[in-house]
Amino acid sequence: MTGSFEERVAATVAAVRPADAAAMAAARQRQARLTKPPGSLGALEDLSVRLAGIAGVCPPPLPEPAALAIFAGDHGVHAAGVTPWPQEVTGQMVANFLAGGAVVNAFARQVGAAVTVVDVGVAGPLPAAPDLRDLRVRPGTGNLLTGPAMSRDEAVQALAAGITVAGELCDGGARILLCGDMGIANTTPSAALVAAFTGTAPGAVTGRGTGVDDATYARKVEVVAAALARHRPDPADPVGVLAAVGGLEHAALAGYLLAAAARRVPVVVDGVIAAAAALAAAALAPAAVDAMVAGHLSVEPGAGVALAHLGLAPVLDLGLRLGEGTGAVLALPVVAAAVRALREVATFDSAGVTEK
Ligand SMILES: Cc1cc2ncn([C@H]3O[C@H](COP(=O)(O)O)[C@@H](O)[C@H]3O)c2cc1C
Ligand SMILES: O=C(O)c1cccnc1
Repeated sequence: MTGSFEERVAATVAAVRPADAAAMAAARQRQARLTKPPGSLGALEDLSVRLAGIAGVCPPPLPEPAALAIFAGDHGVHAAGVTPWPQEVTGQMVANFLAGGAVVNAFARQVGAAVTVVDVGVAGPLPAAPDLRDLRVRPGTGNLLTGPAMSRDEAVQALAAGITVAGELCDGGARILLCGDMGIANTTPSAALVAAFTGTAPGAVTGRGTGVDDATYARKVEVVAAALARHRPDPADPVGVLAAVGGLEHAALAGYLLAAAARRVPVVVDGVIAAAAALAAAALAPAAVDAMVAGHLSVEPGAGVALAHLGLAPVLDLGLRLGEGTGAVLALPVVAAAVRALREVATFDSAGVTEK
């Protein structure tokens, strides 16, 4: 690893290129020649075209093997009473991920995705574990209600942590990356990020997270509104927005998304935390969106606002509101099937099937 964190982020941003138009045109043409009525694969056809654009070749490679990184961090805004769950659940769930006992572990086994857990900012001590990637920037953010969540340098360091992890997974052979998060209270900074990057009112992007009651929900909206009023985050300064109202896992996820795009590897976005990070990544490098696949539409309202802003259509809509990468992992077989259609289905000419 060479260069400062800042240089590594700048180099990654500079390496992001838009989707390849020729490969996309070839994929569209090929979809029209496959032995099926044109358009009959609906959204899978668009997905296959996008994947050809990311890879720069038609047909694109199979997205195998798949690797999920779960970025974990804690949040100073927990002190404002925005979630009923104690902060130590973040670290306890990290241990659960490492033991293979969380929902996302079960789903990852179903689809054959490897799971990596990354500590970018858990507040308490974690047991040393060979499978835990320790890239902790600081033990939790500051309370965004009373000051910045972190310094600009810390945001850049967290971005670089995400870049490092994406690079390691791709160098290890991953052909598709999946996003995951763990951080009690993190739907609050997610709402603040979505509001800041899209200019949407706090009430329209704040949700009930783990399932907060009416009083907590009202406080959450007030916290998001007060944070925006205090910091006045400028969407033209994405690092400043992340530092003021984001989280360490959000910044790391943004770096991870940028690095996937820079390497022309597709990356599946999960729920509202990853979608908020995707807004930051897109603000740093607009073409990074071309490498992103929206795995699902989270119940959390900020997720839909963020995906609409990015122009991404979610693959699944299952009423999920968990995070961890569960929605990204579940979307993987659909993404792979879209690629298989382009790679494996016969054309009218090759199969000798008569056209209408
Ligand atoms: C046991 C448990 C497992 C989780 N897995 C993901 N989350 C999700 O819920 C948290 C965000 O919701 P809020 O902002 O309301 O705290 C994050 O940790 C997110 O990953 C979980 C939450 C809990 C309690
Ligand atoms: O959208 C998500 O991923 C989400 C929603 C609620 C709680 N945690 C995560």
